[in-house]
Amino acid sequence: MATRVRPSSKRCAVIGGSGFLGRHLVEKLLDRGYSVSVFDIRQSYELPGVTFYQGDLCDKQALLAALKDVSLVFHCASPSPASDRALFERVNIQGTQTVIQACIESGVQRLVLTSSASVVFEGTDIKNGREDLPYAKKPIDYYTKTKIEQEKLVLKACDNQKGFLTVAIRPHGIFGPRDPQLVPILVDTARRGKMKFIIGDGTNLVDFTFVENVVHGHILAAERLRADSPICGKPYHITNDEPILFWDFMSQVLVGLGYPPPRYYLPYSLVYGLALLLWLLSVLLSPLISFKPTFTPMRVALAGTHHYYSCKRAKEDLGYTPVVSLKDAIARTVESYPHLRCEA
Ligand SMILES: NC(=O)C1=CN([C@@H]2O[C@H](COP(=O)(O)OP(=O)(O)OC[C@H]3O[C@@H](n4cnc5c(N)ncnc54)[C@H](O)[C@@H]3O)[C@@H](O)[C@H]2O)C=CC1
Ligand SMILES: CC(C)CCC[C@@H](C)[C@H]1CC[C@H]2C3=C(CC[C@]12C)[C@@]1(C)CCC(=O)C[C@@H]1CC3
Repeated sequence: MATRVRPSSKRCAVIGGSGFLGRHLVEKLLDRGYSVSVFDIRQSYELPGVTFYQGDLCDKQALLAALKDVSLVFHCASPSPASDRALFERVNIQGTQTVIQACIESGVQRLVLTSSASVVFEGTDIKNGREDLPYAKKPIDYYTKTKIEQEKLVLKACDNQKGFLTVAIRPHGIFGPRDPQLVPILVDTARRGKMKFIIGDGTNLVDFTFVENVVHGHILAAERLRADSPICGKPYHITNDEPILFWDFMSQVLVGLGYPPPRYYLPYSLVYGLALLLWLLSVLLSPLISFKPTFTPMRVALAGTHHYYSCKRAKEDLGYTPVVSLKDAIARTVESYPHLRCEA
């Protein structure tokens, strides 16, 4: 009788491993002695110890090839934030179903999903939010809508009897070296002279999470995910556990890179209304001209409300504490973008 070889517990795959978070995760896994397969629609680097599989996660056959002899899978792939509804639905919902099926068929035992704390955010204040907050009934965009469905699918698939265990990590506002979003968008906005204004009264607290802390949370979850462990099938907030005033964070990054901080206050409802109007215009005029407003309703909501989350559950169940403080994280991030410094 042929015996099935039990995959090594130090062999893992990172779906979305070419991305910002994915690559940091791959680097830390290698440090910890894992051998890593990266599955991604693009290959963005080469590293000793990493095998790349280029493919679309909606393609089960392509996934099966990458998951051979793998016991642990991290799923941190997602379309870029500017994608349309159809792509979010195809990749985050249908694609995640395919990932689950491929994991089960290949004998993968543990699946760690990168979800988002935004799955409970509806554009209004969240202070010290816990994981038992209900999913947003009115998510702020299609990205968030499909992240909710994705998280539900992964957590529901957790099956102790069948030996397929799942957990979801919900980070918030990830930043750090090589991030293609937060700092580059901020600098671009500053260079176009649009970072002069504080939206609202500037007192809203938000979580920004250094990428190495997010990686740490993922690895702790993976290593604690065992049969009958209390973490099976649950979501965990992972943040820096140091909520900061949104506009202080933006100012520290801007000043660190040599740009002036925003100084003039604008009422939140006025800016939100204008952002909605601009968004509506961009949709109505899209057959004639294409323009992407900087201040989207989603960004204005994120910039003008409180949204910070409790990591108590992660501390208790995963033994999580951030490994890099916000002060050091901001300094290291600023240093890592010499090309984005103000030239004047
Ligand atoms: N950046 C942030 O502030 C936050 C991100 N997240 C989540 O973290 C995860 C990683 O995000 P980032 O690293 O910032 O994004 P990223 O865009 O840098 O990385 C995503 C990766 O997924 C890959 N990908 C996209 N579609 C694919 C497909 N069909 N098949 C295979 N690969 C595909 C991309 O090529 C890319 O390499 C995502 O799930 C995102 O939703 C959650 C909270 C906050
Ligand atoms: C133009 C300025 C008002 C804002 C510039 C900074 C923003 C680009 C970022 C501030 C908060 C960030 C954030 C995300 C993306 C980048 C920001 C909007 C996410 C939407 C990324 C995906 C998630 O899962 C949630 C994040 C919340 C915070």
